[in-house]
Amino acid sequence: MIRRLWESRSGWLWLSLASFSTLVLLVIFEMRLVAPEVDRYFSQHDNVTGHQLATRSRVFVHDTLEELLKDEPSHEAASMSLEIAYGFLDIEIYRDRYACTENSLAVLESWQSRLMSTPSPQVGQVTKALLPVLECLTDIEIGQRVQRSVTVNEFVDEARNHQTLLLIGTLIVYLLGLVFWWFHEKQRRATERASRETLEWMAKALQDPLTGVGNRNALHQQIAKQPDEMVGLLLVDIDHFKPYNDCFGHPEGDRLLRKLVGLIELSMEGEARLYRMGGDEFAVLVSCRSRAILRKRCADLVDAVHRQAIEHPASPIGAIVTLSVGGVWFRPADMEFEDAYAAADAALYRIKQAGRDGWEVADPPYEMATAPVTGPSNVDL
Ligand SMILES: Nc1nc2c(ncn2[C@@H]2O[C@H](COP(=O)(O)OP(=O)(O)OP(=O)(O)O)[C@@H](O)[C@H]2O)c(=O)[nH]1
Repeated sequence: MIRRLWESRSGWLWLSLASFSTLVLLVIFEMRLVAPEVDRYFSQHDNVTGHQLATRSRVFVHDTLEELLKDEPSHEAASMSLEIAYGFLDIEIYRDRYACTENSLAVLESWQSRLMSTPSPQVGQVTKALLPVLECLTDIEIGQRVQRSVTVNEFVDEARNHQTLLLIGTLIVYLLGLVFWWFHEKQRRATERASRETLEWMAKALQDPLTGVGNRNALHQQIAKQPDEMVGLLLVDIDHFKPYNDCFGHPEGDRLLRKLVGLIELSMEGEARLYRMGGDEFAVLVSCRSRAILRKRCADLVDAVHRQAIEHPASPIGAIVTLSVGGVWFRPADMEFEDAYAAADAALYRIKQAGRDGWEVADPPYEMATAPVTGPSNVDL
């Protein structure tokens, strides 16, 4: 499972997002459901099972006694107070929890009617009858207060436990989210590194390490990318490079190869791509609208190297480094690359045979590299 997650590109990301979403849901759950429940719980307890109803009932029993103690008491008002006191005491919870409730209700009921029917009842008699009711109401008040604090304590404990669990749960989910995110980040970086390395490796596989230009494979790839474009392909070879190496040494030969790359790029005004085909031979690929333009590019290149006058005392054709260039102008979609290459190579061959230090762009029908040498080294533009 872990292995499958590691291999999947976005598995850890989804797990991380799921964790953070769970956190949001927890918060919403707490705010929307648990908090209103708490409010409702306390308000219910205050209104119904609290001590206020017993207190009110006791106030009305007191009112009855006060009324009866007046010089001219109203039996009707006293009876009504008892009726109201009865109403406040007649609560199911009181009946269930306090044994004195039933008796007290019976006393209130009986005196309510006796006050209306008896012309002048003895106040002492009424007081004596109502005293146990008052005691009962006081017991209920105290009992309900105690009950309420017990309930509140229980609730506080419950709430604290709930909060602790919630806190632990939240922390766990949060940490899990972070861990998943960390895995995702690690995986993303590993993937990025692997892709970068692959790209670097691929670039290296297409590059000549000495000069930094592309190699033969890179040339093939580039040709395949522009099948419909008219291009010029030039094969450039240093004349008598072997004696140059022999004269100055291999490292100096390397320097000349690198220098030549810079010179070719400059001469092509940055519009050409360079490839090293091996040894002292380079291929130049340049977009070209006509054969005449390609010819001019060849002439410019050979001249540019002349102008540099790079010392080559061992060259049998002069004291400076010179180039031989063979070219072909073609559209990759119309001509096989191998044929175009062979035509350019044949042109180069002809230049070499004609004494080097020159250029030729092949004209169709193309002759291949093995063809006999024809014409002068520098043809007209
Ligand atoms: N310095 C250096 N020399 C190289 C490198 N690769 C090949 N060479 C040398 O390049 C020389 C190429 O010589 P040849 O192909 O015989 O041609 P050339 O002497 O240039 O004669 P022509 O091309 O006929 O004018 C050989 O002596 C190789 O050793 C390289 O990477 N660095």
